[in-house]
Amino acid sequence: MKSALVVFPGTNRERDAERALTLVAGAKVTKVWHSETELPSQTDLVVLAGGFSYGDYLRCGAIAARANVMAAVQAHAKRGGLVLGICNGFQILCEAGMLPGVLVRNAKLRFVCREVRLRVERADTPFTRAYRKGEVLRIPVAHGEGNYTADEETIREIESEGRVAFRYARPDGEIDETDGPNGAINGIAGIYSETHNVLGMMPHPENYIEPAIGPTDGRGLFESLSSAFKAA
Ligand SMILES: NC(=O)CC[C@H](N)C(=O)O
Repeated sequence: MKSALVVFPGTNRERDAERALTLVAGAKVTKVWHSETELPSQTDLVVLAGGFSYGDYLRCGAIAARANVMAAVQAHAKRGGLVLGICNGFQILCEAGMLPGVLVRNAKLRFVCREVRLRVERADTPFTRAYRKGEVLRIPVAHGEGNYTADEETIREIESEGRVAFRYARPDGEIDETDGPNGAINGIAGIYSETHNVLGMMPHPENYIEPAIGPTDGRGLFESLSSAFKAA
């Protein structure tokens, strides 16, 4: 699997993403600077890593969404190519209009850096096939603007189309809307595009992949990508 890892000024999780992609998914990773207008040929997966692109000015991801490289990322997604946006990457995908809705400031107006529980809403996508539906994962978050919201009709649409990827949950799997890290509507932690080839999520699966460091619940996402790619 060939993966393009897009880097903007202020991205800071690209090494973590690269490590997970190579170590767990066995991907060949090429870093792509934001000013590029093309992706490396035969890119299978585009990853937008976490961080503070353009210092989070205006709104997280708003400036990065207008970078040169984003036209190529959009074209890749339109062709059915896989795109994964983690944290700031999710914010960029929303700001670019590739995913609906927006990430606004955390309800308690504080940066939250801690482990959360995530419920896997479906296990039949290229990003989640190594998990079980309803499985509860331990994954860390680190963000100030992770409060997912959208107008009522959009929320109805993404809910009825099965486009919620993960929700903040309690250990027993109950949705954690009030005690969640950021106040996201319906506990939404990640969503898919209409055709499920684009995933944006606030938590960082790339940071929970190595037993020497801690929990490894993030591995499933990278294992899923590698197995989906082999099957294709
Ligand atoms: N870890 C990250 O990607 C940070 C995301 C974003 N800059 C925020 O604080 O909301």
